Amino acid sequence: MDSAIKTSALTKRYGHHRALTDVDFSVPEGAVCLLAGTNGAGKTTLLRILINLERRTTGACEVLGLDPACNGAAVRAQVGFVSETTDWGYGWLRVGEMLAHVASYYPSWDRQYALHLVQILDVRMERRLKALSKGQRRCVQIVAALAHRPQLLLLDEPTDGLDPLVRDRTLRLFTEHTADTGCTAVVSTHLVSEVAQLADHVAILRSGAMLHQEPVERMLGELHRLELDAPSGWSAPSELQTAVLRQDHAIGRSPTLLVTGQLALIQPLITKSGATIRHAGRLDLSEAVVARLRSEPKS
Ligand SMILES: Nc1ncnc2c1ncn2[C@@H]1O[C@H](COP(=O)(O)OP(=O)(O)OP(=O)(O)O)[C@@H](O)[C@H]1O
Repeated sequence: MDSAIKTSALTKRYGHHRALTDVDFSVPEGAVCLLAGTNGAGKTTLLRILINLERRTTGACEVLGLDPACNGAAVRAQVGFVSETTDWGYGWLRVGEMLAHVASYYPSWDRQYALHLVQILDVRMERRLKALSKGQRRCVQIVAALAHRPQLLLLDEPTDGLDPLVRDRTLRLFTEHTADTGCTAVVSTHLVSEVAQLADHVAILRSGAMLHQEPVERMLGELHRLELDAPSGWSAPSELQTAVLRQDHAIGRSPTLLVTGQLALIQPLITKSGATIRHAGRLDLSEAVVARLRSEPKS
């Protein structure tokens, strides 16, 4: 098995509304995949289908070699899940009682590691769940997701609600955890820059469709920001239209192009059009995700 997650033609309909349409999503074992996309793109729905908290309408799905629709409990036993919402119910329980309850489901629960996480995230075991703030509840969720050292982590907006200090600690925890355990992880977030150091794969959803999925290095290697020296009135030649994702040409300033493809092929076309490349730079992960989201027509 070389994919920890594999879906094909996965579709989810809520009544007449399609939340996911023919999604082929694949995450190699041991990869950390950023799941990015527009609001309402279907990220939460996809993660919930992977652990059978939602039923797919059609299509196929395999998680750690199992179909979650038939083996929901067996899949969830091997998955650490941080859900977007932090309300678990059971508000009357104390945090320590809740974690003991969660631990009882996982033979692999590592008490020492759980205590370490509790300390790092400053979780107060004696407090009742209903008395916790959103960020404090998020910290309890993170302890519950990591402490059984799952093979797969599914993290849905895992830093939402966390203060800057705890956010920093949490991101370091995720980095250490994935490096130490070699587990596979999918992190859905709008805060792309936060996971830039962590993610080695990226998948981008929009309007329920998978736009792109590829290793981060490949995506960043294909996108370039070009600052040009060009005669006034210059615009990108027609041969370049498919490569140009964006052209900025403020009055009095030289044009800047955002292009996708091999620079060795793009450069001669720019030279032929009468411009020269003054500087070629790479995009960071957030810029690259935005460029990809802008590059395709909306379905
Ligand atoms: N229980 C439901 N009933 C009806 N429609 C739903 C339900 N859950 C989700 N949807 C719809 O499915 C689509 C995908 O929602 P989802 O929460 O998966 O998106 P998302 O990518 O996680 O969004 P965001 O980034 O805004 O959190 C949205 O249009 C949403 O309104």
